[in-house]
Amino acid sequence: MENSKLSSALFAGTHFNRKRFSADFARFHQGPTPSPAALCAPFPEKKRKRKSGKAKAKKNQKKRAEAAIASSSDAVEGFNVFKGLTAKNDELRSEKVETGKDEDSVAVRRRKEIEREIERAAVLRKRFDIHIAGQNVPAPLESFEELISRYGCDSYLVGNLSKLGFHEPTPIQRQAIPILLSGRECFACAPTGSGKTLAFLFPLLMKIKPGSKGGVKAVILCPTRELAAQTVRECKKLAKGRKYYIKLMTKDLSKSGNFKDMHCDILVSTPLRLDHAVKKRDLDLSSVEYLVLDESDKLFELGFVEVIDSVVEACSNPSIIRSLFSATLPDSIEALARTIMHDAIRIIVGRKNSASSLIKQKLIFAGTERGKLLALRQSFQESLNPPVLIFVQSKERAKELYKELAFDDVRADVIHADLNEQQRQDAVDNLRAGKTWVLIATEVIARGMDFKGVNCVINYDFPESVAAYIHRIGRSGRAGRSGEAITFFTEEDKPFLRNIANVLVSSGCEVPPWIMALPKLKRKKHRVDRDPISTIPDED
Ligand SMILES: Nc1ncnc2c1ncn2[C@@H]1O[C@H](COP(=O)(O)OP(=O)(O)OP(=O)(O)O)[C@@H](O)[C@H]1O
Repeated sequence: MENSKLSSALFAGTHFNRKRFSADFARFHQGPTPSPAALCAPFPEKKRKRKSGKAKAKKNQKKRAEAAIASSSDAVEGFNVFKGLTAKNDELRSEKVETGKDEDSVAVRRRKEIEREIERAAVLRKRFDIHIAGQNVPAPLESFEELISRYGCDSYLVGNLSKLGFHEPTPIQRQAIPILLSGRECFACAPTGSGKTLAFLFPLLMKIKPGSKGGVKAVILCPTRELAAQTVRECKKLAKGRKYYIKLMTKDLSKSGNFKDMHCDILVSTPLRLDHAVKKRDLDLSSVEYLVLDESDKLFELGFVEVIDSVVEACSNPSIIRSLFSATLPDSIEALARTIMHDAIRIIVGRKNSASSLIKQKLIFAGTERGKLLALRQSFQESLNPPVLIFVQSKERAKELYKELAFDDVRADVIHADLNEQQRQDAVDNLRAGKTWVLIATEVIARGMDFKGVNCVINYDFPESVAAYIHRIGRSGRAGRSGEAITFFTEEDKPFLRNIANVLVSSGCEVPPWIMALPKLKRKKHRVDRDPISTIPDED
């Protein structure tokens, strides 16, 4: 997909190029027509006047104060890609235009207050390892209660948070919630299991009036059905006590829904189902005010981009607020997002594209395919600490491994794309309920699925990318709990080993020096044709 097509759709109605359309602008503009240069300048040019010596000294003093404020905000933000002045500083500048004594003292007091606010925000960001890029970024939340005092949130919503046991916002929630509440677009990257779902759901619930009239108000796109279903469940929990219409786009709804009469405040869907409903069932998305792309890098992957583009185009409300969330934000997606979103703020919690620091990661050399099966059995004999998730690279291999483990004394189940929706949901529910100890899975549940208690993730087959690795192992070590991740590798996986090893090192896990001496593979994907999983010896 061309960037231009996507960007044209995302840009629609949000940006007015004053330079290019200066003639049209002039037609609607009262008073003298400004020059194109002036139209593009961040601030209008001020008329210069001759100043007396006293006035000059006063001006210099003000200039020094302004410089001090500007440099202090730049220094504390640290990660400032878009150099610019904060809204607070803009406010200060306009106040400085005042001249009278009283106004001066009011301006000084206000300036001090603003300086304190800037400093407080910077201290909070530093404490929670929040890095932002963008202009006029709202301060992070100190607590959930601030949602009531600062944003007038209904206390029942905050009450729901404490009922769910959420007493403190996580770092991504501290920063993303005020950004979305301020009507700003954002793209956010925060570790797996760090509460991104609540970070985008809560502002929607605060902003949207329950009991929809006039069409769908928010759309959340997820890459898999399981994740979409989970997001609906989370949303309903947060909204308990108010009559929001929160809908999951099921297969039936997508194929035969009567969308004209449908009440829906928040609609959660996979891209294909939503696109189908828009094109074949005339689902109207023109009233959508919020569009969230969860696991955004996955959504932008080849195969999905065209569909995303079409959905984005259908959400034609010019004042729509879009946001992108993921635990991995590759440079290419970030660059694309930066060109297509309007005045968006970037939020990174911790280090970009890194694994959760709560997970103890290990790499194990298993030599061959048969070696992997032996290593798995041995590790189960030594210690099996359920629930355990085992990832393999294809549904065929998932079935093969399931057959092998069926002979062992392990309560195992399997989930892959060949199962129907109910079977997939049952597999997930059984693991959650402790009925199964080990769930063998493909990439289907690698992203976003929240299994709070997963103690260990085993990458039976080496992951095909760094992002896949981060998301797979991120099924453990969630919501502040610790977890373990074991990754088997064979001779065939060695060329890609160093890429994964870097993730271990950056989260403080040990890696043998010989692995770190391997060359880094430039290629982003690694997929190996593997021998079938079987204990029956080959004929040769
Ligand atoms: N403020 C909070 N305090 C305690 N627990 C929380 C808080 N916010 C969310 N959680 C819990 O943390 C867990 C992980 O949250 P969530 O699924 O949103 O993570 P995520 O960042 O989206 O992860 P992933 O990148 O894997 O999708 C959930 O069980 C959720 O209920």
